[in-house]
Amino acid sequence: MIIMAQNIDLQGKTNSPFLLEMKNVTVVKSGKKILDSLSLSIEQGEHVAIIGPNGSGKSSLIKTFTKEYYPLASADGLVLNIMGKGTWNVFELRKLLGIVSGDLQQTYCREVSVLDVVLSGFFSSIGIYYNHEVTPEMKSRAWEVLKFLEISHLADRMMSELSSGEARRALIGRALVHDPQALILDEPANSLDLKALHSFRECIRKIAGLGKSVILVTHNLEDIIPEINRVVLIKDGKIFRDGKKEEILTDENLSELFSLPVEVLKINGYYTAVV
Ligand SMILES: Nc1ncnc2c1ncn2[C@@H]1O[C@H](COP(=O)(O)OP(=O)(O)OP(=O)(O)O)[C@@H](O)[C@H]1O
Repeated sequence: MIIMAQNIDLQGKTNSPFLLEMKNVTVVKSGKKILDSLSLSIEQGEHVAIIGPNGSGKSSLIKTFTKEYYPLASADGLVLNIMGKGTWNVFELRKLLGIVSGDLQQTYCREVSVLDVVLSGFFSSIGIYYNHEVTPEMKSRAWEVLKFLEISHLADRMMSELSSGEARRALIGRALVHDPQALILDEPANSLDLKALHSFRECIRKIAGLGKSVILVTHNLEDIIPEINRVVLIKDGKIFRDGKKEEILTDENLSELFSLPVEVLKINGYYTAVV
């Protein structure tokens, strides 16, 4: 089944071959450089894993991408283009970038039905309110997404009652409902048990097969689905390594990244790190 947005205006879509172009991006918070002259380009449709230890700057990189954090001007020439454009209405931008993070899941631990969670993606809101005009096209699209994610049976359930895996899927539905150019997953598999992890990965693989970029931010190699073939390692706010998965995920690189001896194993197309 191919999911397509129905007559929904996606302002600002461009034809740039690049999803993201960053050059000389430095972000300072509380007087500390949390991204340090970082340069990174990601093409439309490319699947990338961004890996780094706690505090290395992964989430800050995503927040800069989604215009939550702003970089400093650079003498070497700052570039921060998203889908070919430097200036964005952040609400439009966030609809084109489907974002699923642990922070978002925290905000949804309350009485909102799964259907409303998915519909709220049209309004970039947390739930549906009286001022939101939900059209029949939006409802039909929301049901299409629920079906695609195999969670139609959860439509009337409250988020507060769901397991972590089910809630994560509902949030993916919220991200997908607007037919985004990319799905950005920040630590998506945290707190999932083995079965939930397996079905979550299968779900992301299905989305990767739709031709949308999947950008996965994690410190767990196990989260890297086989469709991701580029890995970016980030350390101390800088790009430490960037390249083909097989060339980047080595004992040497991972040991240096995490500052301890690490052995990388590959099993059935997935990677794991042993310390
Ligand atoms: N708004 C902020 N104010 C102050 N410091 C910040 C802010 N945002 C991030 N930082 C700091 O920047 C550094 C990088 O944080 P970031 O959340 O990007 O790391 P991360 O790689 O995503 O870590 P984790 O894997 O633990 O989520 C950390 O030292 C963090 O404390």
